[in-house]
Amino acid sequence: MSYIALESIEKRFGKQHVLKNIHLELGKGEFASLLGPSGCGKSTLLRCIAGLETVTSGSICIDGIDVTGRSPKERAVGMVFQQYSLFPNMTVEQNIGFGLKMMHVPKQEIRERVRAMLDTVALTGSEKKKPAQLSGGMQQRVALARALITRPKVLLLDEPLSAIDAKLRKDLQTEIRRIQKETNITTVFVTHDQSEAMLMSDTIHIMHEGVIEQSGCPSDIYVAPKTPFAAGFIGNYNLLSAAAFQKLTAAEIEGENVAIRPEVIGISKEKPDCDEDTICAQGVVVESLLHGNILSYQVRCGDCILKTDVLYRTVDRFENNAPVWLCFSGKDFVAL
Ligand SMILES: Nc1ncnc2c1ncn2[C@@H]1O[C@H](COP(=O)(O)OP(=O)(O)OP(=O)(O)O)[C@@H](O)[C@H]1O
Repeated sequence: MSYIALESIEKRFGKQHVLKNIHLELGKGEFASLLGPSGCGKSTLLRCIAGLETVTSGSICIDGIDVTGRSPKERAVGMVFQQYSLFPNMTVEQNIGFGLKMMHVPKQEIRERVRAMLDTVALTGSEKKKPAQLSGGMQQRVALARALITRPKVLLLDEPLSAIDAKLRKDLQTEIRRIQKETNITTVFVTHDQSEAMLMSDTIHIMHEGVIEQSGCPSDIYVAPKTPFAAGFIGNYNLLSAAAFQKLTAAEIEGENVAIRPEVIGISKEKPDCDEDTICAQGVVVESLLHGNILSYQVRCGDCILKTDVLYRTVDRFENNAPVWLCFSGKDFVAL
C-alpha cells in the first residue's frame, strides 16, 4: 500500500487552474522529486500535501489516513523551505529543540534527541552558535534537523538548496540523501534543477502547467522521455519534427517528433565508416561551447540545428563554419 496517496487533486486560485487531476503515490521511505519550471505548480502541490493550502477537490492520504481536511499539525509533516527561516536569537540547539519544547517533551529527552540529531546532520560542536555565525549550508542543515526532530511521517522540501552556492550545493545534495536514507523518511522534494532531481531521487515526477507529464525512476525518464516537454526538460534533448528528421536522415519513424540526446551524436571531419544501422548527416558548425570537460557543438544540418556533446580530451576542436559529419545509432533516438 502507498504511504502517501494523492487522488485527483485539483487546485484553483480564483480563475487560475494551478493543479489539474494530480495522482501521486509514494512508498514508505521513498524520495520523490517534483521537477518542473517556475510556475508549473510544484510548490502549490507540496503546500497542499503539507495542509498549508486547501485542495479544491481530490483527496490526500498519509499512512492510510485521509488527511484532506486536516490542519498541518495533524498531518505530522516536517518542512524545509528555500529561506532558512531559523530563529535568529536562538542557538543551534535551541532552534533544533524548539518543536519538542512546544510539544512539552521533558527537558532531558529534548537534550538527548537534540544531541543525536546534531550528530545525524553533522553539526556536533556548533550547538551553541547562533544562525548568523553559520554558513548557508550549515543553516539549512539546522533547518533539516529542526524538521526531522519531531519524527514527522513525511518530509517536504521546497527548493531547500536554491540559495546555496554551486560547490556546497553538490555536497548538501549528497548529505540530504544520506540523512533521508538513514532516517528512512518518506520525502517529497521540489526542484527545478534536473541534475539535482536525477542525483537525489528514487522517483521523479515531471510537472508542466499543473499536470504531471511523466513519472519514473531517473534513468528511465532520462533514456525514455514520453513527451517533447519531458525530453526538453530532462536530457537537453534535440527535438525535431518527424518531417525534418526524415528529410535529414531518410529514416522510417512513428510519431510526430523525434528526440535525440546530444551525447549520442558523434562528430567527425570525414564521413565515418558506418553500418546500415548508423545514421549520418553532413553539416556545418555554428557554435561551440566548453562546459568543463564537455564540448558542446551546435551544427546546422539542412534546416535543423543539432546539439552534440563530446568529452573534451583532445586538442581537436572544430572551428565555426567547419564542415563536419554527425552520426548516431538508429537505436538512439526516441519517437514521441
Ligand atoms: N496563494 C496564491 N494565490 C494566487 N495564486 C497563487 C498562489 N500561490 C501560487 N499561485 C500561482 O500558482 C501558480 C503556480 O505557483 P507555484 O508556486 O506552485 O509554482 P512553482 O512551480 O512552485 O514555481 P516556483 O518554482 O517559481 O515557485 C503560479 O502562477 C502562481 O502565481
